[in-house]
Amino acid sequence: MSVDIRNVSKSFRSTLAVDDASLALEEGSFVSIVGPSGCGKSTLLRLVAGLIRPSSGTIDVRGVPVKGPLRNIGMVFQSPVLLPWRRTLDNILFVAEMGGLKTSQWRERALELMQLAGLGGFEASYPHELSGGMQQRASICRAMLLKPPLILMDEPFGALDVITRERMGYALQTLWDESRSTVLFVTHSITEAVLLSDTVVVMTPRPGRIRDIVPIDLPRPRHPGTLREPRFLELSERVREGIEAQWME
Ligand SMILES: Nc1ncnc2c1ncn2[C@@H]1O[C@H](COP(=O)(O)OP(=O)(O)OP(=O)(O)O)[C@@H](O)[C@H]1O
Repeated sequence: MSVDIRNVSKSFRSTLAVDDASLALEEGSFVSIVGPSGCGKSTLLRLVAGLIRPSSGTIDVRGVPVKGPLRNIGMVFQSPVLLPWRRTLDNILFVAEMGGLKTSQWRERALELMQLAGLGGFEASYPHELSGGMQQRASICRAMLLKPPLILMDEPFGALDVITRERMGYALQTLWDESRSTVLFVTHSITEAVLLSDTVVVMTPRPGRIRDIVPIDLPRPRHPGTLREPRFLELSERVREGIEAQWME
């Protein structure tokens, strides 16, 4: 789903959270937003989801202005928010149930996604029997189950350790490759952003402005060796420069 953010600002009383942001997401692309805490990343995501309205500017999704909460999108948050009393497979199928769909028709896809996410064999486990990383993979499977054309992810790996995070990145890449949904992904990690994305957007601290938009031309699929490629290091450096330049202003 293409997304077109044009001159969007958002104020909360006296706080200007997002200032004149413009950004276009091509259909099927993976776009990350990086920036310091409080720079308005989550606000931008909520604006795109239609959960809040911009103070000025416009957001179009597939050419249609966003006027209220978008249906048919996937969302993944920092904590997995799984229902503790439901088994993992049933947690993933929950979105089909909520959408009034027959879960039996989505079961095979749910099992396939679990397999791709490395969760094969855990279909009948309850969330508390899974590690944090596994729970988050389950919540990503849930967000992808109905093949939503747009998925918004707000620091989905923020609560995980660095090693698990990196592995999660590859799992996400595999899942995304299967669905090719448009993804808007918020992260604090430059490495994660460059590794996963087609485009990295660098935001400034409050008021949140878009400082740099960096196209990532690394071949896919990306793998652990990608992190050692000179081009990866060059691109990470460019993103880092965008962030560090703000400290000197
Ligand atoms: N509902 C709200 N009411 C008032 N102020 C808000 C509200 N939501 C966000 N803000 C303010 O807007 C600014 C941006 O917040 P936002 O959560 O978008 O930042 P962020 O970049 O996602 O931060 P973090 O990385 O810490 O999650 C902050 O100063 C925050 O206090």
